[in-house]
Amino acid sequence: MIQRLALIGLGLIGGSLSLALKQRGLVGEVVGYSRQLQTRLRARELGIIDRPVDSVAEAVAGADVVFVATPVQAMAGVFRDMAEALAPNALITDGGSVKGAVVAAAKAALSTAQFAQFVPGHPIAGTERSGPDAAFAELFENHRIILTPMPENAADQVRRAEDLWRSVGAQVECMDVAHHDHILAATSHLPHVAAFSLVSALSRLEERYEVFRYAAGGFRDFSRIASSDPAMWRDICLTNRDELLPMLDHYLAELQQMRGLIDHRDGAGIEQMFSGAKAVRDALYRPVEPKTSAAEPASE
Ligand SMILES: NC(=O)C1=CN([C@@H]2O[C@H](COP(=O)(O)OP(=O)(O)OC[C@H]3O[C@@H](n4cnc5c(N)ncnc54)[C@H](O)[C@@H]3O)[C@@H](O)[C@H]2O)C=CC1
Ligand SMILES: O=C(O)C(=O)Cc1ccc(O)cc1
Repeated sequence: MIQRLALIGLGLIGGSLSLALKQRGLVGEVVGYSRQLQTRLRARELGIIDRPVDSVAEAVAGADVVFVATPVQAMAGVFRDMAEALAPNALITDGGSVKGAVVAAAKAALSTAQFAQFVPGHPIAGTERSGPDAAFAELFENHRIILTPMPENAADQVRRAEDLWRSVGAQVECMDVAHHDHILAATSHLPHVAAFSLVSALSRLEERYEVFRYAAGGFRDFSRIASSDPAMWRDICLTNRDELLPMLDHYLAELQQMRGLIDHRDGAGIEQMFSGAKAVRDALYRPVEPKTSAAEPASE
């Protein structure tokens, strides 16, 4: 049971964690700070926080758990602002999509003892929506949450962070910080860059109105994440630049190869590349088989 949760950043991720804890009766009071007063008031209206406050320091004072859920580049300032007011045994954790930059920011801003209280985390759950109105209590259920514990962390702080996420239905996995940023560059950051770039490219075509008018479900599926928050994704691209650039080059090489196959009318080559990708995609997301009883074999 958390006595007082300090929530810094009251959008989709922070708001959803608070709603999930509240729904289960696992938190006493939620004190919230977000940059804009309007967001703080809206978060209270939605039941995400009990008490809006005017600063990070006010929010963390007396809190036993501090959760930072701002865009990644805002976190350095948040850590600096909390340093004076943190309780000595508070668990500090975050939900940032990039971990190396966040760990470096925490190390620079916090004392050695405070840095040991910080267990970095990243929920692999989200949507393209943002702000407090996008938050919902079920967001983390049956989703992975990656923790990237550091050698400085005491085992019981890591256990508290694991328990926090398990208590809202998430599956916790631990990973090294650098490995996290490498893998997430591929599975999350590159696809978002690809989606934003595709929509941007099409929007520059002279015939864009017709192009979007006749877009089918495939375009809708592929482009959904281009509705994500631009500032959040700017921060992710800049803070994970070193991992993202090689992934982007790898993808560009694949696109170039595909361009060459089409240019050379290499049907076999095109089909081979598509078949390989289809096999991987099918294996990853197997459709659910319809249930049939032994007495009633499925009709052909
Ligand atoms: N959106 C998603 O699907 C996911 C996002 N994340 C990460 O979680 C974090 C939060 O993302 P969302 O909740 O989606 O964003 P959001 O835009 O919904 O919420 C962010 C909140 O932070 C506030 N904020 C911005 N700068 C601030 C500052 N300097 N001080 C205090 N508050 C500030 C904003 O006003 C807003 O209330 C980000 O680091 C993001 O990378 C992680 C997993 C999924
Ligand atoms: O909307 C989607 O499908 C996402 O991929 C959400 C998301 C965004 C950022 C993350 O760090 C993790 C998950």
